[in-house]
Amino acid sequence: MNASVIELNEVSHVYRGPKALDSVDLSLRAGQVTALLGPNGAGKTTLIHLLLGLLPVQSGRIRVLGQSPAAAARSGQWGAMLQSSGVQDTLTVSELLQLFGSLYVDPAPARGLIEEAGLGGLEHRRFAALSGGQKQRVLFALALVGRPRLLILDEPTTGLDPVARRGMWQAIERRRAEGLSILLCTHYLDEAEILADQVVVLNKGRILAKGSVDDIKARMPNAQIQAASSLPEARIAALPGVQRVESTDRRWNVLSADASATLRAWLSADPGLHDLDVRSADLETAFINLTTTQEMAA
Ligand SMILES: Nc1ncnc2c1ncn2[C@@H]1O[C@H](COP(=O)(O)OP(=O)(O)OP(=O)(O)O)[C@@H](O)[C@H]1O
Repeated sequence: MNASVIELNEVSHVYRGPKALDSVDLSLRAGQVTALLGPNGAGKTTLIHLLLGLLPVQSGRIRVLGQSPAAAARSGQWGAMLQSSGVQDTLTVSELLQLFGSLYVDPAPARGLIEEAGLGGLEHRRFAALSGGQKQRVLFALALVGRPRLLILDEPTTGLDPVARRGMWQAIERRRAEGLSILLCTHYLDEAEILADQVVVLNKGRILAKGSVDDIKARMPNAQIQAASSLPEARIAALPGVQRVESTDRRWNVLSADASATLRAWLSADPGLHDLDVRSADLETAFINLTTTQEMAA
C-alpha cells in the first residue's frame, strides 16, 4: 500500500542557462495525494513533463509505477490533466470521451465520468464552445478514462468558480479514498492544505521542503502576531522566535517560530503594546516565508 508510485533520484534538467531542476530526490507513496507547490518558474511543469516522458531524462533516475517514464506512458496506467490540453476541440464532450476510451482495453463508462466531473447536460457541446471551467472538467474526466493507477493533475482548478472548485476537490477526495495515487500541482495553498497527504515545495529547481502539511507548518513560523508597539523594528526583529517583521498601517506584522516566547519578551520590553492579534500561520504564510527566505539567501 505504501509502495512508491513515483521515484526521482538526483534528477536535474537544463534547457539553457540555469538548471530548471537541480538534484531533485522525491518519492510519492501509493494511495496518497501529493501536492507539488512552487512559484512561477519553480520547475513544476518540467518535473511533470519528465514523469510523463514528454522530456528526455538528462541526468538522474526516474521511475513511474516501477518503470521508466517511457514504459509507464506505454502501459497506459497513468492519467494526466495538463495545462495545455491539445484535444480536438471540434469534437463534443461525448465524442472526446469515446475517442479517449477507444485507446484503452477497459475504459471507464462515460456516463459515470460525466456525472463525476459535473458535465451533465453538456455531452453534446463541442469542446471549443465550452467555458474555461467546463473545459477543465472535461480534461479531468478524460484523465480518468483509462482507469489510471496514478493521476497527475497540473493546476486542475484554475479557472473554476468556487462551486466547481469544491466539486473537483470532492472528486479528488473520493478518488483518493478509492486508492488512487494523485500528484497535484497547484498554486492554491488552500487546495494543498485541504487535499494533500504530502506537500513538496519546489523553488528554482530545488526542493525546499517536503512532508505532511503539519510537518511543513511545524518547521515554519507557528504564529502570525500583529500588534501596535513603540519598539523600533530592529528591537522587534531581535525578540526570541521572530523570523520576519513587516510594518503595516498601524501595527507590526511578525512571524514567529515561538509565539509565547516572542510575546513574553515583547510585553516586557514594551508594556504599552496594544491592538494585539495572534493567529496560527497557515500554509500560505509558511510558503511565502520559505520561498522568500531562500531568495534572500541566494
Ligand atoms: N522549453 C523551455 N525552454 C527554455 N527554458 C524553459 C523551457 N521550459 C521551461 N523553461 C525554464 O525552466 C524553468 C522552470 O520552468 P517550469 O515551466 O518547469 O516552471 P513551473 O514551476 O511549471 O512554472 P509555472 O508555475 O509558471 O507554470 C523556468 O526558468 C523556465 O523559464
